[in-house]
Formats: sequence, C-alpha cells, structure tokens
Amino acid sequence: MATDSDSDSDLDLDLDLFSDEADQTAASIKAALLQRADQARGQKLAALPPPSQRTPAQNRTAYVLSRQRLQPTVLPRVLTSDECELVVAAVVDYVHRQGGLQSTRHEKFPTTDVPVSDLCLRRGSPPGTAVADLVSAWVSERVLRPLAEKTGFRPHHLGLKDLFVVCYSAPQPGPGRNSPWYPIPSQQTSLAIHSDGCLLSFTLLLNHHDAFQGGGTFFKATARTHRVQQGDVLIHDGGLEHAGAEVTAGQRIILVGFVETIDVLREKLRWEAQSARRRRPIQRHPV
Ligand SMILES: O=C(O)CCC(=O)C(=O)O
Ligand SMILES: [Fe+2]
Repeated sequence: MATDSDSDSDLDLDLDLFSDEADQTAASIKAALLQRADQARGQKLAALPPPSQRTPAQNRTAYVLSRQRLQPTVLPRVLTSDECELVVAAVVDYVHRQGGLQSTRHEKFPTTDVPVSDLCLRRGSPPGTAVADLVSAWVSERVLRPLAEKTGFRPHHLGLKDLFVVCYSAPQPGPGRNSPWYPIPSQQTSLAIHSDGCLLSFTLLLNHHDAFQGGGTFFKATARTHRVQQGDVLIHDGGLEHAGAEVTAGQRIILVGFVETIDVLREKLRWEAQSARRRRPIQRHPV
C-alpha cells in the first residue's frame, strides 16, 4: 500500500531529474560520448592510406570524417559573358523547340530546368554532344579542378551527377535597362530550403546580375544570401542546407552542378542500368 512518504519520495525523484545535478550528469555523459565519437573518427582517419594513395571512396570517407565541409566560396569569372550568353542562347533554342523547360526532373524540390545534355549549340544541330561537351570541358577545368583542390580530392576523382540550367522568373521586369530579357518561360521565383543529395554543389550565374532583383543562394546555418556576378560560380558542400532566394523582379538564369566521386557515379550508373533491365517488360514468344 502506498503511504504519504512513498509518494513524497517519488515526487523527490521526479524533481531530481530536473535539478542542476541531473543537468550536469547529462552534460558530462554527452561530452564523454562526443569525445568517444571523436576518437573513433580520428582512428578511422588514421587507418586510411596517405592522401596520394587513396581510392576515390577512401578520399570521400576522409572528406566526410574530417568534418571540413566546404563552406560557400565564390570563384570569380569562371565563364566569360560570351560563354554565358552561348549557354543561355542554347536554352532559348531548347524552349523554342520544346515549348518550355522541364519541371519534373527533381522529385522533392522541383526546379524549372533543362539538363545541359538536352541543349543544342546552334539551331538545327543535333541535341547533346556539342553543348554538353563544351560546358563539361569548361566545368571540368574551371570548376571541378579548383573544387578538388579545395577539398583534398584529385580532380579526376570527381564527376558530375547532374548538370542543368535553372530559370527563375518574377512577373515584374528586371531593373537592368541594358540586360536582355530571354524568352524562357518560368513560374518559379524561388526554391525552398533543401540539401542536394550529393557531395559538393555549385551554382554559376549565366545571365547578367542587373537583370533581376533579389535572388542568390541562401544558407540556413549562416542566414546569409550569397549573390554573385555573371560568370562567377558559388561552390559549397552539397549537404549544407540552402535555398534559392526569392527573385522579386526580372529573370535569374543559373547553371547548377551536383558533384560526386567517380565510384559513387559508377555505382549509380550500374544501379540505373539494373533497374532499367528489371523494368523492361517480359517478352512473350508465340508458341
Ligand atoms: O538558386 C540557387 O542559387 C540555388 C539552386 C539550388 O540550390 C538547386 O538547384 O539545387
Ligand atoms: Fe540546391
């Protein structure tokens, strides 16, 4: 049978859970666990071969374990304005041929976009190769190489998981009188907070920075919006939470790249080929 004193002691125990002493115990357990996790990380890092002998997968592990996530960094003047305009012209040509951009390529955070592999260099030339090859060469030399240097990867260990052009457009015209407006229809004015599901990401501004108001890439951790000039690229860890800030006037056209290590890309290709084979209908033969 419960007595008054029993229920008092129950109450005391409950109150103890919220006492300073309980807080201190919880804090010291947390500190010990963090220290143990840090030690385990350090041991895993120490067990890896020296950087020059690492496989792409081991380098990826080293990058993740080191917790030196690449913070938003601007690489200025990666493309000239002529090079930017050439890519935008190919997007305009795509819209002309197809009637608009695509909006179903990214399931959870859809952008109004077109993959670079679907672009033509000049009207009438076959889709694909020309623009894809040209832009891939620029991206490899001028984006992936510095990206690799900054993150400890070898340049040929990094590749593109996705490379696409996004267009944001507000109903109001942009402020820049001298910056052209492109016939690229888009209802999208912003992109909600997300992470990219890849190792590293980049965003390059293709049209002129005077052609829109607002825009830029917002990062949740720092609450900072990074705005760049035409041809500049913003690189960052793909896991950092970020958003496409609201374009309040005009048009903002960007080239977005999702970067991965080549082992992950190979595995992705293998998996896609396998699931395509599985989806293929079973061929029935007449008896
Ligand atoms: O608009 C931006 O700057 C960000 C775009 C982006 O995060 C994405 O397409 O994944
Ligand atoms: Fe993103």
